[in-house]
Order: sequence, then structure tokens, then C-alpha cells
Amino acid sequence: MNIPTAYPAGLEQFVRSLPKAELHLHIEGTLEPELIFELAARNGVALPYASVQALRDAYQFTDLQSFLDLYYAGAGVLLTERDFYDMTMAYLRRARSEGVVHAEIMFDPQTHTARGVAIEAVFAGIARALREMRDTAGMSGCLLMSFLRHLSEQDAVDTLDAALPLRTQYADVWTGIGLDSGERGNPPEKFRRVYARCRELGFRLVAHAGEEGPAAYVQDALDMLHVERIDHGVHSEDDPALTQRLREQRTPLTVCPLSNLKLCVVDSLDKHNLARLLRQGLCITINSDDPAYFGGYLLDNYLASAQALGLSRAELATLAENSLQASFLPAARKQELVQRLRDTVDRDRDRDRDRDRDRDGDGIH
Ligand code: HPA
Ligand SMILES: [Zn+2]
Repeated sequence: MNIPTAYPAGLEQFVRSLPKAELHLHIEGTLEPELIFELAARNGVALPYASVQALRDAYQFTDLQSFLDLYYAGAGVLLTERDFYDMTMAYLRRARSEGVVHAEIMFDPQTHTARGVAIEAVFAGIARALREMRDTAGMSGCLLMSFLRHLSEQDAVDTLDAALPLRTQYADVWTGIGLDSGERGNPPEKFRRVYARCRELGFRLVAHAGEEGPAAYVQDALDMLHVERIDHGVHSEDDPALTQRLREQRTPLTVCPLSNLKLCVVDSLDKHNLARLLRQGLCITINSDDPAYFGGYLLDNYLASAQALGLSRAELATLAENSLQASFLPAARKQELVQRLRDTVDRDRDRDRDRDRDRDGDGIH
């Protein structure tokens, strides 16, 4: 597997300059090995790795489950409100430097409450970072509380019940509900009732589907869970009728190319179907999933895809615009960001035209 590390400077600058939303990001998946070691030392947690490098070297995955085993172990260093704040701030700063103007962040409370961490500490630390970035840097963000699908529906119901008393306190950031963890054998149907309740409560709904699981899980997530976006969804293409439905309904797919590569969902990036689906008119977005584990943040995901799949600047701009349109932002802010994106693309085109004219002019003299 080769993830390119250097890209044409002009292309990198162009993608960085595009206002983008990140819609598929697990905050626990942003824990860099350095921070895992720092938090382990701070909290007196023993790690089964001798060094940061030894931990990083262990990031060789064969499928989703082989990753999840390490990912849940890594999250074991998170104990206090401050830990969740530090992790979230580190991600937001990095994302902002790459031109992310809005981040919709998934988090897995069950991973933490099962270890005795209070759900209040999880919400408080992540929300403090989101609010600070909003108030000091104008970067918006929201939370998608995600249920672990390898656990029972009752466990999800209990988690929802534990979180609901916090809803008013976090009304400015807690927007929606997600479903993640091992997909195979844990179909959307298993969570039908808890999703129905979340829908009645007015939460925005997303779910992972069609990452390792079949196209039927994507269809069931739409029909049984009534989700508005599909996380991953790359296996939707196996069902032409479903693909057509996604195109007609403009259902966003939050695709994560480097994740798919690292978890062997695709053999190589040039075989990824995101460009084909985009060119068919589906609402494809690019996201980083668990960037600390998969070898790249959002910018790397755009650039590696551009390089492997020959995405044009216009297509990269469409991907960025899709991310804004598919976000859960209020209409006015969405419109403002889309306009900023279009202005950026226009300026880039004008600069190119001027450069070409200057060059042609030079040729004449
Ligand atoms: N798939 C399912 N669950 C996850 C993932 C993923 O890619 N990342 C973190 N939890
Ligand atoms: Zn994911």
C-alpha cells in the first residue's frame, strides 16, 4: 500500500484554500500515538507498547475488526474531561489548518462509560473544545453521538437515556446520532427502535453502512433507520437500483478513501469507486474517519484521491461543495460557506487565466 506523501504544491494549496466540512470523523480516531502516550503517563495507564514508534508500527490492519481492537484499546487512556478536551482541540486545530470550516464529530460514549468514565465528562470535554474553536476562530462543529453496533440495542437505549438529561446543556452542539463499530452481522434492523425514538426526539440521523457490509445494509439504513446520510456506503454500487436511488435522492455518502485503503476495503486507491460515483452524479463527500490510524487527515484524503483517481480541480471543488451542502449546518451559514467556496474557485480560475495570458504574452515578445 502506498499513500503518497508529496503532492504538487499548487494542488495542495488549492485544496487547502477550499472551505470544507468534515462529516465523518470519529474523535477517538484522532488520538495520535504521541497523545496516547502523554495521556497514559498523565493518568497512570499502562500501555503494552514500549514506545510511540512501536505503537505506530502496530497500525497494520487486515480488516475493520483488526483496527477496532486497537482503536478501543487506544481510547482506554481517556479518563477525564481534560483528556477529551485536549484530544478534540488537537483535532480541531489540525483540521482548521487544512481549511476545514465545519466538523461533525462522532463519539462513542459506550467505549468510555464501560470503563467507568462518566458520560458527563465525555460531553463536557468535547463540547468545551468545540465552543472554544467556534468562539475564538469562527470554526463551527457539532456532535453525532454514536452507538456501538456490536453491543445490544438495549445498551444503545441505556446510553441514550443517560445522555438525554444533558441535551439542553449541549443543545448548541449535540445535533445527531450515528451508528458505528463492526458492521458484519450487526444490521441496521437491530437498531430500528432506538433510531425511531431518536427521530421522534428530533435528532439528525446518520449510520455507517456498506463499508464492509452489503448494499442491502445501506438500503435498510435508509428504509428502517431513516438516516439522512450514509457513512461510507461504498458497497452501494453493487446494487444498481440503490445507486440510482442515491443519485436521484442526492443522499450524501461520507466516503473515507484512506480508511478504505488501510482496512483493505479496496486493494489500492486507484480502484476506489468514489470518482465513478461522483461522475454519475451522487452526492459524494471525502472524509478522514480515523486519521491518526489511517495515515492522513482531510487534506491527505483529498490529495491522495486526486492523485490516484485523476480528480480535476472542478471535481475537488464539487466534493468540497458537497460536504457543505450535506452538512447539518443551518441554511444561512451553509449558503455563506458555499458562496465563499465559489468565490475561492473563481479567484483560482482567474489567477490561472492571468498566468496563462502572461505566459502567452511572453512568448510573443
Ligand atoms: N467503521 C466502523 N466503526 C468505526 C470506524 C469505521 O470506519 N471507525 C471508528 N469506528
Ligand atoms: Zn467511520
